[in-house]
Amino acid sequence: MELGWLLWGAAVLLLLHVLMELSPAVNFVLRIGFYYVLCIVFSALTAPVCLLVNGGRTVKNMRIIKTVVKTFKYFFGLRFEVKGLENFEVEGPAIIVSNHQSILDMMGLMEVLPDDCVQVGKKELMYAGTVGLIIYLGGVIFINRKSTTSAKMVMAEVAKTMTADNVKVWVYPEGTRNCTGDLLPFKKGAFHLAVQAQVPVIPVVYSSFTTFYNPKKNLFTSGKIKVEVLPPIHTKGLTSDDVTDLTDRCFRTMRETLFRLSGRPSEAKDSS
Ligand SMILES: CCCCCC/C=C\CCCCCCCCCC(=O)SCCNC(=O)CCNC(=O)[C@H](O)C(C)(C)COP(=O)(O)OP(=O)(O)OC[C@H]1O[C@@H](n2cnc3c(N)ncnc32)[C@H](O)[C@@H]1OP(=O)(O)O
Ligand SMILES: CCCCCCCC/C=C\CCCCCCCC(=O)OC[C@@H](O)COP(=O)(O)O
Repeated sequence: MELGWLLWGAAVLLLLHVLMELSPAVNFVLRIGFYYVLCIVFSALTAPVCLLVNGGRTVKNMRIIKTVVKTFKYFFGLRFEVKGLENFEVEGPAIIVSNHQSILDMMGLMEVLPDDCVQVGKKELMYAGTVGLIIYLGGVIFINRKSTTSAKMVMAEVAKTMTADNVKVWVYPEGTRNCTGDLLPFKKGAFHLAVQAQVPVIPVVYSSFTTFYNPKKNLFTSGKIKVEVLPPIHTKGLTSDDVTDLTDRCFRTMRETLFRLSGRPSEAKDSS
């Protein structure tokens, strides 16, 4: 009886392997599907641990979540090469801004995430089943992207509390996923937040995924991601009039870094 099941299991695995070899679409769907399954299952297993250890919604849960998510890269053959972690060592709170290419970014996020750092996320994520629960327990700040007024109110509240609670806030200033190998124009919320709280902005750049991940081409292989934490940009003394300049400066620096890390030096020259 057991041998029968074993043979069936082996046959299914063999079939999947052959299908993956033959069809890039099957390979892509299975690998991305596996990522979803990992996220859903490990969120369900990690949520009770977070509740038992820390009792509820708190940024301290991010340490537990980080430990779990950092193991995911081994399943997909992803390697991260991180530089500049010392740039996170600023005194007190800060706004961290980074490029956002895919849902796979959660692995890259956890690779470098400093302690006591919450992310800003779209409120729809709260309803993503067990993943929503774990994101809620981790203290993620939810914003409604369909209402500028309410998003701005939440961000203004964060500006007040981040100093009191001494937390860093991670924002994806492109506001959505973008896997083109370039940056979308930055939204200004993160920079308003930094100026309102008078805290530094720390840019983090991940090299382009396009060589190993492209949903349009059903591409998802193993790969190496270079990550660079850039020096903090200070905002002491800046006012709301300086937000546009601050945003542009940060955008230019991050775009140049993105092209350098992704081996596209010629385009960096075009980015004026
Ligand atoms: C254990 C296993 C687990 C496995 C799975 C889980 C893994 C990990 C779990 C934890 C990690 C979870 C992390 C989740 C990350 C999720 C990422 C996302 O969801 S990204 C999408 C959401 N984020 C953003 O959108 C952030 C960037 N957006 C902004 O900053 C925007 O500006 C805004 C959202 C604040 C407002 O956007 P919008 O309505 O589009 O309006 P704008 O055009 O941007 O602004 C209009 C004008 O208002 C000005 N403005 C903006 N903010 C402010 C402010 N705070 N104060 C004053 N004024 C503000 C802005 O400058 C515009 O004016 P203008 O004159 O045009 O300059
Ligand atoms: C009861 C409902 C069940 C729903 C189940 C859904 C399960 C989803 C499961 C796994 C997904 C793993 C994703 C990990 C978190 C990813 C965060 C993320 O990258 O969000 C995207 C957001 O930044 C930008 O969104 P858009 O590009 O604007 O869109």
